[in-house]
Amino acid sequence: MTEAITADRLTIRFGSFTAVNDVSFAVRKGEIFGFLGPNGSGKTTIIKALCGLLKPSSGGGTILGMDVVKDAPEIKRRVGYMSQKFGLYEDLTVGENIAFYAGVYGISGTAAEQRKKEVLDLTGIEKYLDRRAGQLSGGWKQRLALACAIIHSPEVVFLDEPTAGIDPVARRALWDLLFRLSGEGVTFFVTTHYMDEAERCGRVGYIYLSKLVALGTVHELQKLPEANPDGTTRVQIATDNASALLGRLRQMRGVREATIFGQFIHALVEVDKLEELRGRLTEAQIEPIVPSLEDVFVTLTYKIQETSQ
Ligand SMILES: Nc1ncnc2c1ncn2[C@@H]1O[C@H](COP(=O)(O)OP(=O)(O)OP(=O)(O)O)[C@@H](O)[C@H]1O
Repeated sequence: MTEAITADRLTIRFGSFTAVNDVSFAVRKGEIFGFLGPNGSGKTTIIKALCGLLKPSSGGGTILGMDVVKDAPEIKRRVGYMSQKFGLYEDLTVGENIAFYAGVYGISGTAAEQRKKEVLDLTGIEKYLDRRAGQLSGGWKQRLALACAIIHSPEVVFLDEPTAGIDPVARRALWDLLFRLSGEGVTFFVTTHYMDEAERCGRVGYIYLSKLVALGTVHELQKLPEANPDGTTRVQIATDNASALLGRLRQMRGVREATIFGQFIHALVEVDKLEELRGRLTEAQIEPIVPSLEDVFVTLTYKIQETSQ
């Protein structure tokens, strides 16, 4: 069995509201799978169902071959889950938090000491061992939360927006850690709103309005026909003042989307209007580009909104 996580037509309803609608996917062992989608699209609810914390209304899933409903108690023991709220005890020290989670997973004595040392080494948090969790910075709290989530050496780890609100250096440190663990065979399911993080993942799923609307490698998603509508081309526009040009550009015929990326504008333009655009923007350099992941998701979202109107 090479699949660590599967969802099979997973559907979760809260009363008459469908939070997760017929979602299917599979994550291979050792993969880092990125999961994206707007707020409220159903990401956390899927994680909870896969961790055995929430019973699906229909459909189901597996973790390491175990059924998420029938084997929920075993799954809870075997997976690591770092929720958005981290689940740390702010009044306890770093060492006490780790010891507490070791106890929760039934690890004691020399095994607990050994494992504690390993996660301290791995996360580099040993220097704060005696500091209360509540007094750590966001980046260190997040590393402590990860240490607690993996204290029982889980083969599958769910991380729900693990890097929200932390600085780029701390984010990179966390990703280095994930790559290291994935190299050792640990499977990660990571939700994020950061496109650069999604691009680090082996494969990415995009959920919108409770449905999985795209799934694949970044390269595959960039080539999706839905993200590259017939008769359009994606261009990068270099100009001295991108902000000033953006408003004008959005009014021009044949420009379907335009947004600023650093010093450039990315635009989705109708092919037969491209020459006209070049003629009107003589001061700008216009070059064809492949869509960024953000371009892909924005275009997909617009398309779904259009077709559901
Ligand atoms: N226990 C619950 N009862 C009722 N509705 C719920 C419950 N849990 C979640 N929801 C709703 O289900 C939807 C999906 O929520 P979920 O937390 O899974 O979204 P998300 O994609 O993780 O969002 P975010 O990016 O903001 O974390 C939301 O509309 C939420 O309000």
